Parts: sequence; C-alpha cells; structure tokens
Amino acid sequence: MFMSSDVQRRTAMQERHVTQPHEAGHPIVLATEDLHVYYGSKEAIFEGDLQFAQNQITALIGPSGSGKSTYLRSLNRMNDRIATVKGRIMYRGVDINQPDIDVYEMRRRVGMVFQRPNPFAKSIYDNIAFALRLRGVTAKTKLDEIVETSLRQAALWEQVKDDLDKSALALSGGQAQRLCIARAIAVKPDILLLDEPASALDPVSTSQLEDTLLKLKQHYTIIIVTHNMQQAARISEYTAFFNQGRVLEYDTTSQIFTNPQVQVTSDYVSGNFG
Ligand SMILES: Nc1ncnc2c1ncn2[C@@H]1O[C@H](COP(=O)(O)OP(=O)(O)OP(=O)(O)O)[C@@H](O)[C@H]1O
Repeated sequence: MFMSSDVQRRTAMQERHVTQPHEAGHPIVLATEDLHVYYGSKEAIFEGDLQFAQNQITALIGPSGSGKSTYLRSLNRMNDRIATVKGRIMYRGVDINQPDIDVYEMRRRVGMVFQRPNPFAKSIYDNIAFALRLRGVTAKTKLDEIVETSLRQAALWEQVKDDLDKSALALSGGQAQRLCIARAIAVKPDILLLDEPASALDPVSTSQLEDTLLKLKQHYTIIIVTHNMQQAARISEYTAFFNQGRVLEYDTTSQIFTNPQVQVTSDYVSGNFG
C-alpha cells in the first residue's frame, strides 16, 4: 500500500511541537509556566508554556480569537481586572503573577504598545516626559536628554525635533505609533510587548516600524502579536502559533515557516485556513 508524499507528510505531522529557546542556548528573560486564563467560566488560554529569549523578537501568530492578545496582555498583568490568570509568569526568576508584586514597577520593566496609536492629548515632549515626571525625574536637562534618546531610538527624532511643543495628536499614524514606542522605552523597560502595532498603519509606516523594532532588539526583548505572516517572518527569531487557546507550535521562525511540524501550523502559514 503506497501513500502519496503529501499523505505521508501529513501522517508524520504532530499535534503539538514546542522547542523552547533555552534549548538553543539563548538566555531567557521571561517564561510562562502552566498559564491558564479565564474570562468568567470561559477558559481562553489552556496552556501557555513559553520562554522568551533575551534581545530577540518573538512573534505570536494564529487565527482570530486564538488567544494571542489574551496571552500577551497577561504577561504584564493588563488582564488583571477582566480575567483570572493562573500559573507562573517568571520574569528574571521572579513570579510576577503573585499578588504582592508592585504591578506599577513591573510594568515599567515590561512595557506595552497597543494596536492603535494612543498618544496623550499633550505635546510630543510631554507625552514622553509625563511618565518620567511621575517617577520623580524633574530636572529639565535630564528630561531633555531622555526625550531625545527615546525619540532617537524610536526613529522619530529627526522628524519631530523642531516640533516638540506641538500636539502629538497632529502626528501621522506611523509617527504616533513610534511616539508610543518612545514613550514606552523612556522609562527603560527590559521587555516590550506589542499588540498588532502596525495594524492601523500604511505599508510605508509599517516598514519603518519594522526597521525600528529590528534596531530596538539590541536593547530590549520584544514580543509582538501580528496577523501579518510576512511581518513575523521578516522581523522575528522565534514564532509561537496559537490555536483555540493553545500554543500548538513554538520554534525558530525559519522552522515555523519552512518546516512546520504541526499540520494546523502548516495550513495556517501557507494561507489555507484562518
Ligand atoms: N474581555 C473579554 N471578555 C470575554 N471574553 C474575551 C475577552 N477578550 C477576549 N475574549 C475571548 O477570548 C478568546 C481569545 O481572544 P483574544 O482577543 O485573546 O484572541 P486573539 O487571538 O488575540 O484574536 P484577534 O487576532 O482577533 O485579536 C476569544 O474567544 C475572545 O472572544
């Protein structure tokens, strides 16, 4: 009895395949262990055991409703008010999913950039200086220095350096998203979480944002939810494929896109479903 090569390949495929980055020798800064997330009685994340490698970009992909945002938002406890999150979220050896954690300080280290650019109705300068002042940085020279460094790292300085007093609401979508990145990095985080940061941007702004992220990974560990397969392939070293609240496959991005081990991943990345 002979099987076609396609059938043979499908037969050989697994249900789940996870290769954690520590197996490739990467230092791990963040890891979830036995993570379960519930909205009321509905379980949205059934098992989210993932490690995140330092100074690498990890993409979270998967069909709509598969739990990517729920998982991402759990990482710095943005879901605390709307969901029950069980399990461990280990940040540099500390479980930040414990009740006694200073969530405010934790979010300084694990910052987030949202899908839609959400600059404050303030000047470009004050968008960045605001959080710094709240944290006790008041010296003008220090504020100036951090505002400039953050805008440079977010690749926005050259475009706005003469307009720092102008309203951030006048920026284009791509510029506003880079301002939100500058705002997030001004408080010197360790990890940046980004939830579909390019979904509201045109192709040119998207490309600029991707270039920015590739530069930022020298300084930060980046975890990004994206619906854009090409974007995941272009910028990330690791990719996790979510489906129905589970991580079905996790591996290097090249492996996920060229040699997926799970049939559903293969179907998804080849555009056959989702
Ligand atoms: N605030 C909420 N209350 C109740 N259920 C929610 C809430 N947010 C998300 N869900 C449910 O949890 C599941 C996962 O949703 P989530 O938004 O995390 O998926 P996603 O993969 O990020 O989807 P998308 O790509 O469409 O943004 C879905 O079934 C969704 O309906």
